[in-house]
Amino acid sequence: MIFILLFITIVLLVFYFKQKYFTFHGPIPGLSPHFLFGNLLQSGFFKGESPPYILTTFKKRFGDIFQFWFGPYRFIIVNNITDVEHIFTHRNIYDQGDIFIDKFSISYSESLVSTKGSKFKRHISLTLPLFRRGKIISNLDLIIDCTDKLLSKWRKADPKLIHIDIVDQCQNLLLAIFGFIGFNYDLETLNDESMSNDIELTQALRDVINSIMTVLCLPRIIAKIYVNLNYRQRKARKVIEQYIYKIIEHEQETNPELIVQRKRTCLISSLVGSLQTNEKSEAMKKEEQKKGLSRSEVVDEMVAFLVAGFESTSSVLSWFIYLMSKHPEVQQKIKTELMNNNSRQHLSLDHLDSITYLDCVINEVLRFIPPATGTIRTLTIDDRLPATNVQLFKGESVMIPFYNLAHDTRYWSIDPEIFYPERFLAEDKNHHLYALIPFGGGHRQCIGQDLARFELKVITARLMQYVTFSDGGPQVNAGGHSMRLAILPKHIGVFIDFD
Ligand code: HEM
Repeated sequence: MIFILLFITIVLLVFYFKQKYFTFHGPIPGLSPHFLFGNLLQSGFFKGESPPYILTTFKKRFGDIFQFWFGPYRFIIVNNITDVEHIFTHRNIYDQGDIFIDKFSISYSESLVSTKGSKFKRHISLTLPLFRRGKIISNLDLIIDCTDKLLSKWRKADPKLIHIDIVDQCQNLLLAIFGFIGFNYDLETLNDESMSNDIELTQALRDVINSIMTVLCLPRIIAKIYVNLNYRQRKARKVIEQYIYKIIEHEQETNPELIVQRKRTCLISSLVGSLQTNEKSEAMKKEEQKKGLSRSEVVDEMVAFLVAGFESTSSVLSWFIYLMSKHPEVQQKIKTELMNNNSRQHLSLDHLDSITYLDCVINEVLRFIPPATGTIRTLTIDDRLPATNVQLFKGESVMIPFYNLAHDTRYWSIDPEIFYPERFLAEDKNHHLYALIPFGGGHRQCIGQDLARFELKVITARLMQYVTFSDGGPQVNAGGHSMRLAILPKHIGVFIDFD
């Protein structure tokens, strides 16, 4: 009897969830979703197709607007640039995607990515001002020193070696830099003189990041069980938190007057300086009246910044190295511009500002393969999109696919499938603002974009002063997409020759 009741309950539940979450309803085109898997099986996601490829294929099939079920989550994918502009410029209608709140809150519920409204304002006011260009350019020498450490490792390696661990090397470099800039702390990810990349913190962060993709595809309850029971995840979180506690301790040992001084220039001073003195009484207040951050908010914010601070930027740097190995003519042009007058001059801010071709190359890398697949906004009220005239409803989520916009022939004069940095000096100089949005748009756009652009320019300029990357052969240097939080080159193998 119990079994029959259980069976009926399960059937009813499946029926209910199928009707509610996995039933196709028009008029927006798309593929009817499978139970639990949505469109992931049909799109080849489980066979390793990358999201940019999948969304391009769907766009070719269904046009400017279509539905896509990312597992149990339904998104309306918006490819028309006028609609995209409308979404990013109407923050009162299109707020942070619910999936970010829902999913990131499983592990790190108190970071700004998973907040909205007044709570978001409280968090962002403590972090955003620290990442404006004016605040970060003082880190020029620090970034050069870290890059020189990597160069010195490469110098010691056998010149005939094909470097197949470029992604790991770039991650260690960007983590070290972010440790100093964001936390005033040496994370020691570059200190190992050997070529080994077996660094505890980098590995733990990779494990956490890998789980984010899994968590995004699973229903919340299953995702929660996965995160809490998975041994590797628990171990990774423990390692990261140990680092975070050491960083906080290190900051608290600093002279309090210095912390006050640095509050307006350094992330860790701003976060630690904002720690609430009486958490219990702050917790009782209404959100609008709260001041500062609780200890768990500071910890979650630090983990989120640690991840955001290295993952995407190191992905762009890896793509840069891969693309340089495939385009020696571009590499030569950067070197010619860089070496004008004096071949090994110290990189100054003025010198960096004067090398504009490198800006075009960085923009082209960001366009050719934007590290993030896209971003998501959830409607707070019903709305109609201006170009496609599609009616959207409160609670629905739209996704803006960065790759599709950056590769849409309607928005680029020179063939967008070609890697061609010169486009930004010629016909595509005045491209539509929303055709190239690797950092997102509107009120939730990336707060680290000035830092990322600055880091990328300094690092690539320094590398180009000393080394040439060349193709390690079709097998090891085959490219392809490896999907984590950012899109990374799957097969990268390059020779590194000192000039
Ligand atoms: C090339 C490097 C980077 C890329 C391509 C990138 C891309 C993005 C994108 C697409 C978003 C979502 C924006 C939106 O929804 O409109 C985002 C958000 C964010 N990024 Fe970055 N990012 C990069 C580097 C960084 C760095 C270095 C930091 C650290 C300071 C950072 C911190 C953040 C934070 C905190 C958010 C969440 C903002 C919010 O929720 O309002 N990012 N990033």
